[in-house]
Amino acid sequence: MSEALVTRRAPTAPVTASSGSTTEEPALRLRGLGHRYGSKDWLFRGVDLDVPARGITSILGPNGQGKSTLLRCIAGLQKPIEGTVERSGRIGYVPQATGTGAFAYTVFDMVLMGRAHAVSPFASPSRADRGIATAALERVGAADLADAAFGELSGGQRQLVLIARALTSECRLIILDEPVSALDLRNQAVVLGLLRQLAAEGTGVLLTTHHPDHVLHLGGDVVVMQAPDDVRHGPVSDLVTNDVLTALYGIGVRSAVVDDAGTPRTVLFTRWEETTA
Ligand SMILES: Nc1ncnc2c1ncn2[C@@H]1O[C@H](COP(=O)(O)OP(=O)(O)OP(=O)(O)O)[C@@H](O)[C@H]1O
Repeated sequence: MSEALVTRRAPTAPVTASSGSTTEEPALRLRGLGHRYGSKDWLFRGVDLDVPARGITSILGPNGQGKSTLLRCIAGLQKPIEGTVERSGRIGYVPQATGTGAFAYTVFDMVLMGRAHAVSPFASPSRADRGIATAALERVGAADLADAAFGELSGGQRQLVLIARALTSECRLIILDEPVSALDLRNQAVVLGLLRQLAAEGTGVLLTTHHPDHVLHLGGDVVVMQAPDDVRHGPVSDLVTNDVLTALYGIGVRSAVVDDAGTPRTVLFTRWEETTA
């Protein structure tokens, strides 16, 4: 196995994702990125990271480690205290579906907002814009919700609609904050399948998750946020290991290979009794 790459202020060349093309300009270039809220401790510091415009990059880290903050800095919604974020191409941001925003819209109108970049001020969305929005809703399996009030949806339904809105923007990189956290098992599979499909079609995917098994399934690269000055980046096969996960979450994590109808499949399980400080 190759050595995992470290994103901390690379002394020489910046880290480039291993699974993406190294010649194509990255969709995101973070340099020396650091953030803390007020006088609280740093959440992360000195992060150098290139995210490719193709492939999947997942971010793992315990609760409160700063994953959402990092995504908000990347999306331009939070100004970092230190460092820079260079974006190349449009970014679609899918927040966690837990907030209470301006929910007086229908689902279709929410999704249509993803076309804002393509619609001139004071103009109405075109028939083509509406078609793109309809296709995005169909793609996430939520076409039947088009006329519903967004504010009356369940958390999982909102999550699907917010993903459809990002797809409607036809972004180069889609960034998702815990995209399956409110979804049932089937819809988790729908969204994970969609993310793999998007990556295969050439859209970059960057997401946070609390599911290392999903990261194994998605493949590509992973960013492991262990500590403010220990943010590692490398191939999933190098970093999603029993030892790394056990240290990351402070609980024993083991893997086993099972026979899944003739295909070997690695499954992770937690040793509930094995917690560490
Ligand atoms: N606007 C804010 N002002 C002050 N502190 C904040 C703000 N937003 C987040 N924090 C704090 O920053 C820390 C990191 O939060 P963040 O949501 O980025 O972590 P996370 O890794 O995404 O957590 P989780 O996995 O629980 O969603 C937390 O302690 C949180 O309370």
